[in-house]
Amino acid sequence: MIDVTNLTKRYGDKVAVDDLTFQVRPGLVTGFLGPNGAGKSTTMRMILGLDTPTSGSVTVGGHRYADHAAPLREIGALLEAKAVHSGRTARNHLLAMAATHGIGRRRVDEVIDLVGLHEVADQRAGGFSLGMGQRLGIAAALLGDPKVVMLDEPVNGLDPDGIRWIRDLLRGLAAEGRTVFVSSHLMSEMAMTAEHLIVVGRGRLIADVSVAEFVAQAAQDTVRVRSPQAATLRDLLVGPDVTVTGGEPGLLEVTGLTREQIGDRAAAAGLTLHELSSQQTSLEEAFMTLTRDAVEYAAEPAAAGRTAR
Ligand SMILES: Nc1ncnc2c1ncn2[C@@H]1O[C@H](COP(=O)(O)OP(=O)(O)OP(=O)(O)O)[C@@H](O)[C@H]1O
Repeated sequence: MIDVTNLTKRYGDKVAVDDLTFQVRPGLVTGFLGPNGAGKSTTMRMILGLDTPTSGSVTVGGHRYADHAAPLREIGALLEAKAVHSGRTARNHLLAMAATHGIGRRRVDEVIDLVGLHEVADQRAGGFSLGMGQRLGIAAALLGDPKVVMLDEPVNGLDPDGIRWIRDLLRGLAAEGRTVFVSSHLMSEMAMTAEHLIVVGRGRLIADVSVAEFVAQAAQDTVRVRSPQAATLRDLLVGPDVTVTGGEPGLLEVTGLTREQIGDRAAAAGLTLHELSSQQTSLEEAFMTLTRDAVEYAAEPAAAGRTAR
């Protein structure tokens, strides 16, 4: 269990993490989602005690990271794919880590098998591909057989096989009853891996929601309606469970009513329709809508002749 309470981190004037409160529970994969610069890495560093909160607190298994007698057994983390000492073999890298933390050789062999590195374990880690380096980082995170596993953007730069492998591994770790917390800026990836989501934007909590709930909301069909009498039609359609938005003149986006219901109401009122079509919102679109106001460097409109970043 990870407990984050009113966590805030400021760097000078910049508020990287803004009064965050959430829990990460054992037995499931929790995705930590947010656009670039949302504060995910900063939060993860504070969970590991690598950064000091400006205010608020965070505990892992009920204690601050620094207060654990054997922190590697409590939480294993991979914060960023960083180069391993290039002269060492993967096995020697893990053996050195294990020795520092009083972990036996057998566990080193176990984690090498677990991450599928047995064939290359005696090769220099400096020559590893991104995917192999990622596996080695995960092996190191799992060395202490930790109750909590935390990975920052583990699938970045991996091929589809590597992504599937990480997804299966994370699910397996959660099924063993561990707490699994994994960050990403890709909603579609998290929807396939996680069961719960913590969504942040500009350092603030935007949503603490199950993936099933998020997907159900996103799957709500929108009906696109074009009419020369859009304003009259809008008044006719709006109601307690119906939302009507309009992006451009003559266009309405309606949720909460079916195409048939809209067509029937328009016909009964003698209103002309030029389009009546169902639009399926993708998960990525739903995520972007949710975080739109929180994107740090939103794209300028194309007309202004600028592109995002
Ligand atoms: N050491 C630092 N000094 C100053 N500002 C920082 C520092 N670390 C992070 N920030 C700022 O805090 C904000 C949050 O950064 P953070 O890296 O935590 O976001 P993130 O969600 O992990 O984004 P990304 O996916 O791009 O890594 C950003 O605006 C970043 O520029």
